[in-house]
Amino acid sequence: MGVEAPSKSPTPSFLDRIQSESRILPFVKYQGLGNDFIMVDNRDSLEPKVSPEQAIKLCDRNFGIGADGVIFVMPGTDGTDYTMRIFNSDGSEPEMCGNGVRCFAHFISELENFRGTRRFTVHTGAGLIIPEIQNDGQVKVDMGQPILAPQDIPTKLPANKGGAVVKAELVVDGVTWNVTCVSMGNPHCVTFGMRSQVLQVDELKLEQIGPKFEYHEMFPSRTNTAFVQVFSRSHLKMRVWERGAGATLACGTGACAVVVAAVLEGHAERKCVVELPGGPLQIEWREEDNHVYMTGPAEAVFYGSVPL
Ligand SMILES: N[C@H](CCC[C@H](N)C(=O)O)C(=O)O
Repeated sequence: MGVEAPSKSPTPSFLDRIQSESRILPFVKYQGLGNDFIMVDNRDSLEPKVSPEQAIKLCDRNFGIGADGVIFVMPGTDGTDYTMRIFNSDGSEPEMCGNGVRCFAHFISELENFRGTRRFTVHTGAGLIIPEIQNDGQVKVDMGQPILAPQDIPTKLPANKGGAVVKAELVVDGVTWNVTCVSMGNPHCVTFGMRSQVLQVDELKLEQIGPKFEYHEMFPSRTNTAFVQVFSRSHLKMRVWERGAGATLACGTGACAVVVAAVLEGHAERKCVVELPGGPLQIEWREEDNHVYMTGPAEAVFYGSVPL
């Protein structure tokens, strides 16, 4: 005797109920050297599908998905292929994200089923950014020109070398640091140490010192801060305390700012490997066009959907 088929249709599962009763946001989690992002397909609108308040919850590593930020792939602006917007894990919106734009390039290729090398024009808060997927899957990004005028960083520190802030003194919690300020569309304070002391970056207590730089009165829009050790004229090691995200494993715009600062302070050549806790980035501040180029990886980690 066969097993009786169920007499009534199965009751809707909890998943069916979630899908029908609330908005479900599909996402892909990506990371670039451990700097990780929730990637959202927002190609149908220039209005982010997630609010800054929702981004804070989604980025929480215990109560949410967990990430350093949320990145939106949006329709192009002024003739670009796409627009990128990003919310930091504290809900603030920065102008640009270097590791994020590498993830952005791979995410687009997935969405559009592109294969092989591919170059995109992306409108961002830092202007036109051009990521290109290489044959080996690494992404090379034209990050544009560094911005050095104090008022454009922005910083209240006065220019002291060729219209830039180079190896200037900044007192943080009673300690005098030497800093160089560079914007890659977003503000960066770069330090190689204090007046007399060379930095051992692995010994820094970032959680203590990072916020004191981030919220320093000399940075009206707050700042990202890079702490750098020079191994050679083409090999730098850095740790970073990011504006709006805290200590991260890597910062792409920060690595670009570090090479610019290292050249301005005379520590390095224009082409360097920048070693971050999450891995290395190849950075070049090209003399011919004054653009900074960054090359590094980006990988999908997992796929999911979340009720909003
Ligand atoms: N926290 C940064 C944005 C992300 C930058 C970083 N993750 C990168 O890879 O460039 C800011 O508020 O300027």
